[in-house]
Amino acid sequence: MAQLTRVSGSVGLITLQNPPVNALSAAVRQGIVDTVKKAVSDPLVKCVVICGQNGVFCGGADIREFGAPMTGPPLVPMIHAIEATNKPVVAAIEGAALGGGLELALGCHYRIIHSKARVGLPEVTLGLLPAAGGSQRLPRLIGVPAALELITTGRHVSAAEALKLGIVDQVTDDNTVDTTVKFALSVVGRSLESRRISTFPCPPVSDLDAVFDVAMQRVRQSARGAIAPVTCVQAVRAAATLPYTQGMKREQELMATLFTSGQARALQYCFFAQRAVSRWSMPSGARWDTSKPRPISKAAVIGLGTMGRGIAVALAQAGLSVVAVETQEKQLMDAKQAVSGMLERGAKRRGVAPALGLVSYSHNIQAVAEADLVIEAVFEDMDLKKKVFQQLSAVCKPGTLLCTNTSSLDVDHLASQTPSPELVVGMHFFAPAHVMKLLEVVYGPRSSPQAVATAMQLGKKMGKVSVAVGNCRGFVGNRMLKPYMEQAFFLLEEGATPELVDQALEEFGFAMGVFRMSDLSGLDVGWRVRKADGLVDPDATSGRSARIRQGRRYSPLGDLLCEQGRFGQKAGRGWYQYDKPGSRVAKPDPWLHNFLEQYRARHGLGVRHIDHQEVLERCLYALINEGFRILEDGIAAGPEDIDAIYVFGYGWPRYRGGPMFYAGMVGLANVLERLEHFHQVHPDVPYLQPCSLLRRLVASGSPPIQKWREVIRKVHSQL
Ligand SMILES: CC(C)(COP(=O)(O)OP(=O)(O)OC[C@H]1O[C@@H](n2cnc3c(N)ncnc32)[C@H](O)[C@@H]1OP(=O)(O)O)[C@@H](O)C(=O)NCCC(=O)NCCSC(=O)C[C@@H](O)CCCCCCCCCCCCC(=O)O
Repeated sequence: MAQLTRVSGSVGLITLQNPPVNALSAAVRQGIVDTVKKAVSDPLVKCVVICGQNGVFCGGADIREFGAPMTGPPLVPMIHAIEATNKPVVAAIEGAALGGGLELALGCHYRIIHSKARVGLPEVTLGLLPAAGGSQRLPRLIGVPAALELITTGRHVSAAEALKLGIVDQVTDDNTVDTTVKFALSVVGRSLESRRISTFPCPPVSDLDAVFDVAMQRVRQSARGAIAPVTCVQAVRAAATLPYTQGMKREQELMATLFTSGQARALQYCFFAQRAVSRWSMPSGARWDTSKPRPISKAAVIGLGTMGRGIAVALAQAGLSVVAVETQEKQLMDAKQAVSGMLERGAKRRGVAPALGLVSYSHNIQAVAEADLVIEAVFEDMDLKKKVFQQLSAVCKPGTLLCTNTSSLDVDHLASQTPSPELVVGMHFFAPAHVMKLLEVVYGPRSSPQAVATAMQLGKKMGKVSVAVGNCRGFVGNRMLKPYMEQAFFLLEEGATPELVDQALEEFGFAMGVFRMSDLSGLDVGWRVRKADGLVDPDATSGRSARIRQGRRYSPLGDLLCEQGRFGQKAGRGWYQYDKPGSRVAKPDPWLHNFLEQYRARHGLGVRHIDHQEVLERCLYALINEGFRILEDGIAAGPEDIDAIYVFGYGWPRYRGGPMFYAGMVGLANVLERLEHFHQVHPDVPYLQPCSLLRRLVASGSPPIQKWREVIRKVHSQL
C-alpha cells in the first residue's frame, strides 16, 4: 500500500497506493511507517520523495474506516516521525492533497505541487477538524487569519493560491515527481532545522482576541447549528496560544468530541450519498454502468423566464453551445440582457472569460432544429407544454432528446405527444438554476436508459448533483413537501403562528422555515396548483365542510391569504409583512395573527399550546413518511437519493444527513410510534398514516440505512 523504490541513485521514492485517491487506510499508514523507516536507515538514500499513485497525492484519512475500531499505526506519530528525520523529505503533490493528505505533506520538509493540483483541509465538511496536526501546523506556516479561513470553510485551494499563501514551496507544470526528485537532490545537506513546521512559532497577530471573536461570530452565523466549524476555531486558537505539544493535545481532545458525533456521521453519510446517486438504476433493471450516454454538444432552451434563463447560463457555463428561444420579443430582449449579465458575473467570480458567444437567441422555435437536446422551460401549464412538445417533434432532427423542466406535471403524458417517447425525460432544475446544485432527472415508463444516462451526464457536466427518479406527482422533492406544508398549515389552525413554526424549523437547521420559504417562492404558486386540482372552493367559508376537501382534512388558509392578494414577498405581505414589495425582511404581522384568531373562532377550533418538538415531529415525520412511500413505490431507488435531493435542493441541514438518514438517527421505531399517535389524533389526515415500508423496517429490527435496500427489494419482489 506504499512502495519504496530508489530513483536517481540516492532518492527514496515512496508511492502511496490505494486507488482511487490513495486514502490513508490502515494498510497505507503501515506502508508509510515501514517505507520511511527503511529509507531513513538505508545509507544509499540521501533524501525521500513521497508521491501518490495515478496522479493523486492523497485524499486524506480513509473515511470508510471511521465507523470501525481504529487499527494500524495512528497518523500523528507517523507524521511526527517523517518531520523528525534527518534526511530531507519532499512531498510531490499531484491531483489533490486534502485533509490527512495535506497534513502528511505539512509533515514533510518541502512541498512541490503541480499547477493543476489543489490542497485543503476539508475535514469541517465531514463534521471533523484536521486532527493529524493540521490545525496546529497550518497556522504556524501561513498565519492565523488565513489558516482560520481555510480550516473553518474546508475550501480547496489552487496550486497558485497555495504558493501565494506559503503552503507549498514550488509549482510545476512539468512531471511533478521528476521535478520533486531533482528538487530533493538539490536540498540534500541543507539544515532541516528551519523546515520543521511544528517548531515554528505562530506568526504574531495584533489583537488576537478580536480575530477569534470575529471568526467565532462568522462561523456561528453561517454554520446554523453545525458544531465542527466552531470546534475548528477552538483548535486554531490553541495553535495561536499554546506551545505545539499542548496545542496537539488540545487538537486531539477537540477531535474526540467530534469524531463520534451524530453530525460527523451525518456529514460523512452525505459525502458518500452524493457520490452514490450517480450510480443510478431504474426499476426495469437499466443502470448507470450499462447505459451509454449520447454525446451532447448543442443544446436548446425553450422559454426564457427565470428558470429558462438560469438553465441557459448553466448549459453555457458547462461549455455547451445553447440556442435560447423565447417567442415574445420583449421577453427575449430582457432575457438576453439577463443571461449575459449572469454569464459575466459568473465568469468574473471564477476568473475566466464569459461564455457569451456560446448562447444564440431566437424567437423562432425552428432555431432548435440542429440541437442534440432541448429543455422546455415554459410556464407550468400542461396544455402549453403539450403544444411545445408537439412543435419540437416536428422541428427537431431525429434522435434529439426532449426534456421538460416541469416541477410536477406528468412527464409520460408529455412524452405521449411525441413519436419518440423514449427520448423524453424530465430535467427538474431548482431556482436559480445556474446556482442550485440539485437536478432531478425524471424518467417515465417509456424513457430509454440512454436518455436517462444522457441527462445524468449533462447534469454532471453542469456541476449538479443529479438524481434519477421515477415519474409521479411532484417527483420526489415536491411530493414530500406537500405533507410537510400541510402539517404546517394545520398547526396554524390548532394554535401556532408562522413565527413559531419557522423558528422551530430554523433552529433544526433549515435555512428558512416553511412560511418564510412560502413567502419567498410566492403563495400563488401553490394556489394555482390547488385550483387546478379542484381543491379551492371559494364558497366553502365556514362549517366543517370548509376544512374537508375530497374526503380529507384540508386547510384553506393559503387560499384565503391569496384571495387577499397576500402572495408573499413580491406583494409585500404574505405569512409575514414586509416594508415594501420585494423586501426580504420578514416581520410578524398583527393582521395575520388577528386573521388566524378570527378563522379559528369561525371554525370553532380550540387553541392549544404547541411546542417546537410537536412542530418538528408533525412536519418532519409527515415528510419522512412520504419518503418511505416513495421508496416503496420505487420512485427513488434508495434512501440516499431522497437525502441528496433534500440536502442539495430543499435546504435540509447537511449535518442532519437528509430526512431518511435523520429518521434512522431518531430511530425508526420512534418515528413509527409518533406517526401512529398523530394519526390516531388526526384520523382524517392520510399523510400521517404510517407507511407499510416503515412498519416493515421496524419489524425487521430497524436495520441501518445502508441495509434498507435489501428490505425494499423484498417488498418489491412480493408485489
Ligand atoms: C479527493 C477528491 C477531491 C477526488 O475527487 P474525484 O471527483 O476525483 O473523485 P470522487 O470524489 O468521486 O472520489 C472517488 C472515490 O473515492 C472515494 N473517496 C474519496 N476520498 C476518500 C477518502 N478520504 N476516504 C475514503 N474514500 C474516499 C469516494 O467516496 C469515491 O468512491 P465512491 O465509491 O463513493 O464513488 C474527493 O474524493 C474528495 O474531496 N475526497 C475527500 C477529501 C476529504 O474530505 N479528506 C479529508 C478526510 S478526513 C481526514 O483526513 C481526517 C484527518 O485530518 C485526521 C484524521 C485523524 C484521525 C484521528 C482519529 C482520532 C479519533 C479520536 C477520537 C476517539 C473517540 C473515542 O473513541 O473516544
